[in-house]
Amino acid sequence: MSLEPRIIKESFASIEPVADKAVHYFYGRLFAENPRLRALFPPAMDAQRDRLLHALTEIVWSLDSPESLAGRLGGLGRAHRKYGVRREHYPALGSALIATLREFSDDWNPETEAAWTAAYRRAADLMTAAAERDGAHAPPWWVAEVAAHERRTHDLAVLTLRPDRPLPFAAGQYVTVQTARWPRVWRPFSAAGAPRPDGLLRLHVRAVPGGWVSGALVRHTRPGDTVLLGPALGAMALDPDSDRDLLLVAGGTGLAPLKALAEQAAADGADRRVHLLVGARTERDLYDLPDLRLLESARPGLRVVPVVSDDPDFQGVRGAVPDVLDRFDGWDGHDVYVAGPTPMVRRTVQALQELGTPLERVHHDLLEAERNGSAPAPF
Ligand SMILES: NC(=O)C1=CN([C@@H]2O[C@H](COP(=O)(O)OP(=O)(O)OC[C@H]3O[C@@H](n4cnc5c(N)ncnc54)[C@H](O)[C@@H]3O)[C@@H](O)[C@H]2O)C=CC1
Repeated sequence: MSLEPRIIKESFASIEPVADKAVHYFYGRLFAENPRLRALFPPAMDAQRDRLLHALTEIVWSLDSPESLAGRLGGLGRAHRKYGVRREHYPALGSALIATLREFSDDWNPETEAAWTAAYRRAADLMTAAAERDGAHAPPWWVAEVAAHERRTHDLAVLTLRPDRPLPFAAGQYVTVQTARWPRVWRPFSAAGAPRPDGLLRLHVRAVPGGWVSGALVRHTRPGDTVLLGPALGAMALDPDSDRDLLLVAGGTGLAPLKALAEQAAADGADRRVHLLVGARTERDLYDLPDLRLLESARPGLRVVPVVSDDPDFQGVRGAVPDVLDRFDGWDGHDVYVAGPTPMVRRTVQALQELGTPLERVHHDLLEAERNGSAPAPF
């Protein structure tokens, strides 16, 4: 049966106003009918519910573009290996999903049910196929030893991790992390550097208020501890066909993937000029500046520009990053990458558009980051 994006989108839209209730119902039903599946999920389900909704929304809205849908579902399938999700779990998830939609959607009828059943089957097939392909050459997760733990500010640490076997990734991608303190809770962190011959991986972690994993990583982790890492995900990589100059715009720990891209551009050896704007609230929040200055001195094409928003005494560029972009020569000939807090990314993209940068040259992870709060999670 062919997919029916219109029917699916209409019925999904009718659920949006009661989405919270629907997601509670879904998990209630799933666990009542399949108590053993509860063990795959974290003890507290709040973040999980949001992620299910984001994932479903994203899938439904990309039904018209089969290629990006297949890529997204393939990524989700791979990411679900670390939760212990297997092919035989999918029918139970599908039946709870259809029952939920039947319960909450307006005008549910046999045609709607058939459209959703076909779409779910297709999605499950794509996810399991990707997971099984991945299983032929990669583990579901990696054990990594904390090789170094540097507290850079009161709430921020840079962790250096040594995976037990090579963990392939591209500069700009993120991995998910689980700590011993919070079993089955995974959170995403971008690799803060290009891949290295020694296989070490760096993460920039800010302990966000109420953040279980980030708090554990910043405050309760020491060298010698181990964490689990999921496979690398994300599509914010350098365009292999471009040799345009680069503008990298970072806010806070959004610096991590952009530092990776700056290193990658240098390693690629192309003669590209790279501007890295490093947004922070205060001078003290420029937590990686010494490392960035070292990188800058080793790479003649790289210029690092700190931009501080909340400190009137700062001696360099002052302001919110999106507001200072017009103080430089034009960016229209550049490939642009942006990472940081969601409002900062949105405003930066808008400011660049107003300055004439074509949108297709502006890359960011916003949808992915919002879905994940972030990592892909079991349904
Ligand atoms: N791949 C990615 O896209 C990554 C994204 N992140 C995200 O980056 C964020 C970093 O957070 P923090 O380090 O706490 O950043 P922060 O709150 O310290 O802010 C950093 C910078 O963003 C600017 N900013 C904040 N809100 C703004 C707004 N509404 N408009 C314009 N500029 C604004 C600040 O002025 C400052 O320059 C997190 O939300 C994290 O999830 C982190 C790593 C990777």
